Amino acid sequence: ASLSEEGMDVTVYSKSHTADCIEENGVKRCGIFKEISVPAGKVKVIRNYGEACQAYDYIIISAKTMADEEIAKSLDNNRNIIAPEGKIVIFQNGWGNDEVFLKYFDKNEVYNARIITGFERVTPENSKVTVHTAPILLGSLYGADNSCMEPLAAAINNSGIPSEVSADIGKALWAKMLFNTTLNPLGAILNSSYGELSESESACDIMNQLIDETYSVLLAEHLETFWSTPEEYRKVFYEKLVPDTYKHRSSTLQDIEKGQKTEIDTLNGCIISLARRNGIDVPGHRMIYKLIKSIEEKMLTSK
Ligand SMILES: NC(=O)C1=CN([C@@H]2O[C@H](COP(=O)(O)OP(=O)(O)OC[C@H]3O[C@@H](n4cnc5c(N)ncnc54)[C@H](OP(=O)(O)O)[C@@H]3O)[C@@H](O)[C@H]2O)C=CC1
Ligand SMILES: CC(C)(CO)C(=O)C(=O)O
Repeated sequence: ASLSEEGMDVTVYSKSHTADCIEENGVKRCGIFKEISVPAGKVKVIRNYGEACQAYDYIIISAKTMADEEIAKSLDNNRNIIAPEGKIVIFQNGWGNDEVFLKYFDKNEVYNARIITGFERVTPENSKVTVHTAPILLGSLYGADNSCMEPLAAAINNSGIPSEVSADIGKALWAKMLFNTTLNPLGAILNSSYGELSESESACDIMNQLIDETYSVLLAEHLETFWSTPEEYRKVFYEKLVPDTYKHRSSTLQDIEKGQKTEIDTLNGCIISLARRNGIDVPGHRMIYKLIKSIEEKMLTSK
């Protein structure tokens, strides 16, 4: 809705009922920031990649991370839908999502977005913006020219959601990893909003341990975020990030409530893999990961 409102020619790929809803009703954005309603027909819909009759400047990846392998393969098989200078832009939580796309595409073709704005789909074609704490950032993890991201950031920004290009997208993605891996699974396990977690002393002990462990992995991997110590991060976390998103129930909790698999593998699962390859232990992340996996197993076997 945001991009179409700003004059971009937008096509949505969907294999499900979402396609019918968008064709019939157009797309809408409601919630905080301005409300946008794009009439039926303005946003095109395709149900398979072969139906696309143009080449796109941006291919926005906004499915859950579990779909990435299938999407990357399909894009590779349908390269004609990507313009010669076109870019794949990953709008997902997690770290390492680009690796799946880099099996098929060059480093200068794959960009990342960091989003700390919350969206809920009220109906398949209507998204509600629920929380926001920092601009959507766009950039290359590999030092590729970021100027191609300017029109995309400008369109999102002009649609009312702050957005900018960032030369520090790696640091920004790790800031988001710290946020999601600390709050999301614990919120799902305890059925609590971010704010409720911060009010429990015991939950804070667990979150503080997770933050410490993530920092030990960052150090071992020579990766950086915006705060150089766990203490510095905790200050921003408890004083700014959690208050700004106080009532939010994590996407991990929402996935479990919907009876669907979570993105735990590209969140805490990724931290565990990075820790393992550096020979360090992250017992808090391991425990949290296993608890989410147990919940998923129970949920999927009782279906
Ligand atoms: N929601 C949020 O607040 C935020 C989400 N994110 C990240 O954005 C990503 C998407 O999350 P969210 O929008 O909540 O998820 P939703 O489940 O609402 O939407 C995911 C979309 O992916 C589509 N999809 C599923 N499988 C495929 C596939 N194989 N190929 C193409 N499209 C597919 C679905 O299409 P269909 O409708 O046809 O089933 C659906 O529209 C996640 O990585 C999440 O972490 C990041 C920050 C905030
Ligand atoms: C808080 C939010 C919506 C921020 O983007 C998020 O990342 C999540 O729930 O997983």
